[in-house]
Amino acid sequence: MPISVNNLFFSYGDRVRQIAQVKSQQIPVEKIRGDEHSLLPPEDACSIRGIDLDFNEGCFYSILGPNGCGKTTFIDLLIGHLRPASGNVFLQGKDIASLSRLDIAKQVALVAQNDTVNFPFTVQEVVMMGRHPYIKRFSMPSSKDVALVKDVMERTGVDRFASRKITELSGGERQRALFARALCQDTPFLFLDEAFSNMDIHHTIRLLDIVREDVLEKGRGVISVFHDINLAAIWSDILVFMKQGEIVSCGKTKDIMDEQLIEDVFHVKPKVEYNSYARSKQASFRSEITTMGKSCNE
Ligand SMILES: Nc1ncnc2c1ncn2[C@@H]1O[C@H](COP(=O)(O)OP(=O)(O)OP(=O)(O)O)[C@@H](O)[C@H]1O
Repeated sequence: MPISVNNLFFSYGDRVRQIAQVKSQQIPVEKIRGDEHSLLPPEDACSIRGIDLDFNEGCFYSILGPNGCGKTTFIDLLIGHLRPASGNVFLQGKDIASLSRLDIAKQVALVAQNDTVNFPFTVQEVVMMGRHPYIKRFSMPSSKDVALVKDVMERTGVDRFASRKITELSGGERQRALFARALCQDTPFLFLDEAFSNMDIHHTIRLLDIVREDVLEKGRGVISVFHDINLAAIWSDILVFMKQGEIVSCGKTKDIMDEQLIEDVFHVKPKVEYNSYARSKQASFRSEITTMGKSCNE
């Protein structure tokens, strides 16, 4: 069953306005906004505007778009962290607003960009937390939980630092441990919000391949926010381009990725070509800063 999004609207302006009005006993918004230290985002701050989309299991979706266009907000709405102003998100046929956090945790796992664990748990303990939705209170993990954690730690390579404290790892190592925790949740859908931002290219490719394998073998649906268009093009089935809170294009890389679209969305001038090594279309960029018409590499 897909995640279905119907006519979704959300605005941080509305959200903060509601809170501010309650706190300040209905003081008109204009007065609140008049203060230069206002809590309100500017009038043109991005909102999610009328998104309709289905995310299916067994498919890898990449969400691309400029800073502040609403990618993380969209993900937060999809996983129930934020409530839409109007419209609905249906998770496996049920309105996400009607589901408990535990129900949602059995359906979706998230690796977020700046996730942290502040308590000095060991990496193994953190990865085991992925099994919490399935372990009854005051019970021990089952042999299935232990086997799954072991398997995921080996696949992701975090078994090498299983007994180290999460607070003492580098940014990339910590991100890999949190990735392993999300995989252990073993959910039909996995959300990645710039989950590779701290990782070197070796570990990025290794984890993308693991995710891709799970899409093909377990039928998992993956929805990933990327800034790297080329990585997204190689590993995803469907690219979703966003701009100012709206979806401007959605489809297979080979069908939709072209120079005009990237220029419209990001205001850069790429060259887009099929790359036989990458087995995908890829975008190349260049610096316009030259000396006597030559770049620093010529
Ligand atoms: N907690 C918040 N309160 C008020 N406004 C917010 C909040 N979080 C985000 N925004 C605003 O909402 C808009 C969308 O933010 P969001 O984080 O969804 O963008 P994004 O596309 O994920 O950006 P990036 O690529 O920079 O991570 C931005 O204008 C941002 O300033």
